[in-house]
Amino acid sequence: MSSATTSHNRTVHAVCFPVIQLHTTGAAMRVSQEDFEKAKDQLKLLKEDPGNEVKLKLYALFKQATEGPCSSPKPGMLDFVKKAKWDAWSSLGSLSKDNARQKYVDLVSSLVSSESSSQVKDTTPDSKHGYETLQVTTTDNITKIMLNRPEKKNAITTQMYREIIQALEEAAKDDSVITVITGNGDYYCSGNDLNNFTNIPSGGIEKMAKDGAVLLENFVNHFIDFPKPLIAVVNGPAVGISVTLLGLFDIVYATDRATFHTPFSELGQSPEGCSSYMFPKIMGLSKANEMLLFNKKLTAGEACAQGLVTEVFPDRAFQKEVWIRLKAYATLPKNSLALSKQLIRGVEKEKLHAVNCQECELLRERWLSDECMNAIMSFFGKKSKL
Ligand SMILES: CCCCCCC/C=C/C(=O)SCCNC(=O)CCNC(=O)[C@H](O)C(C)(C)COP(=O)(O)OP(=O)(O)OC[C@H]1O[C@@H](n2cnc3c(N)ncnc32)[C@H](O)[C@@H]1OP(=O)(O)O
Repeated sequence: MSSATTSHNRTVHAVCFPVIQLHTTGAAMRVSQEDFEKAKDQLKLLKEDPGNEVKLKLYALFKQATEGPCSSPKPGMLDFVKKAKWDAWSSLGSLSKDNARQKYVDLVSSLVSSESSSQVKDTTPDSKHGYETLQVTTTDNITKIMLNRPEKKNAITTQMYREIIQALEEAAKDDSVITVITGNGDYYCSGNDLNNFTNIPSGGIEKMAKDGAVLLENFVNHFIDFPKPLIAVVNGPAVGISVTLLGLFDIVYATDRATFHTPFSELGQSPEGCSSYMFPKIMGLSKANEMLLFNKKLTAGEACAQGLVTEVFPDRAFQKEVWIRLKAYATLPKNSLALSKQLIRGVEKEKLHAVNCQECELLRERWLSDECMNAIMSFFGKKSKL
C-alpha cells in the first residue's frame, strides 16, 4: 500500500497540511525566505481560528521578521487593538530578523501539526471532540465539563462561553444522570477573560458591549434551564462569573483551598449570573452585599456557612471523596432526579430569566463606562509592569 492510503491520518496530513521543510545551512538550522513564504501560505489554510493570543504573536513575529524591531509610536490607551499589536511587537525587543523568521515558521508549523492531529485523533480517552477550551467526558453516568485553560487560571474567553453552552446542550441530551463542572489546574476559574474586552470589533465598542450582553444572557440561560442535576466541583479559587453562577447549581462541593471572590465594583461592573437575586436569597441581604458590592472574598468555610457551598473537603482528599460521592449519586434513577429538579427549580425559572435579562442590560451599559475601561486597563497595565 502506498503511504497515501496506509492510514487516514497520513492522508489528511499530507493533503491538507504539508509539513514545512527547513532548509539547513551548516550546523545551525536556518529558515530560508522560501520557508517563510510557505509558512505564510500554510497559515491561510488553517481551518481553526488559533485565538487572539496566538494571532498577536504571529503578527509580532511577522513584523519583526520583515521590518525589524518596533519603532512606531505607541498607540493611545483606548485604541485597544492597535495597542495590543504594538505591545506584542515591542515585546520582541531586539530579536533579530532571522530569529523572528525562525520562530514564525516554528509557530506556524506547530499550529499546522496540532490542527492535523486534532482532526485525526483524540488525545484523551473518552473525551468528546470539537472542544478547544474544555475537556468533556462521560463516564459512570456523569458528564464532566472541565474548564481547560490552566495556564490562564481557566479564565473564560468568548470561545469558552460558546463551548460551555454547547457542552451543556449535549449533556442535557446525553445518557448521563448528572453533570459536573470543574477546573483543570490550581484554579477553578478566574472569571471572565479580561481580554474579551480588548478585542474591539469593527462595529466599535458599542457593538462589543451589545454582543457581549447577548452572549452572556444566552450563557446564563443555559444554566437556568439545565434539566439534570448540575454539580460544581470547585477545585481551587473562583472569581467573578464562576462564583455568581454557583447559585444556579444544585450542589457545590469545594476544596478547603478554594476562595470565592466577586470583584465587580473594583472592575466598574455589576453582578451577573442571577446573583443579584440568588445571593440575597441564599445568604441574606447583608452578606450578599459584602460580596457583591464590597468585593469581600470568602474562604471555602465562610462560603459554606453562608449556604453558597454545600460541603468543604480537605484538599488532600478532595478529588477522591467527591468523586466517590458523585459516582454513587449517578446510580440513582435518571428521570426521577430530573423531574424532582424541575419541581424544585421550576417555580423560579421565569423570575430568573427576568433577572438575567436585567443584569445583562445593566452590564452592557457598564462595559461602556470609564470606570470599567479604567479598571481593565489597570489590570493589563499592572501586568505589563511586572
Ligand atoms: C463576552 C461576554 C462577557 C461576559 C462577562 C461577564 C461578566 C463577568 C465578570 C467577571 O468574571 S469579573 C472577574 C474577572 N476576573 C478578574 O478580574 C481576575 C483577574 N485575574 C487576577 O486577578 C489574577 O490573574 C488571579 C486570578 C488572582 C491569579 O493571580 P496569580 O498571580 O496567581 O496568577 P496570574 O499570573 O495573574 O495569572 C496567570 C495568567 O493568567 C492570566 N489571567 C488570569 N485571570 C485572567 C482573566 N480573568 N482574564 C485574562 N487573563 C487572566 C494572567 O494574566 C496570567 O497570564 P500571563 O501573564 O501568564 O500571560
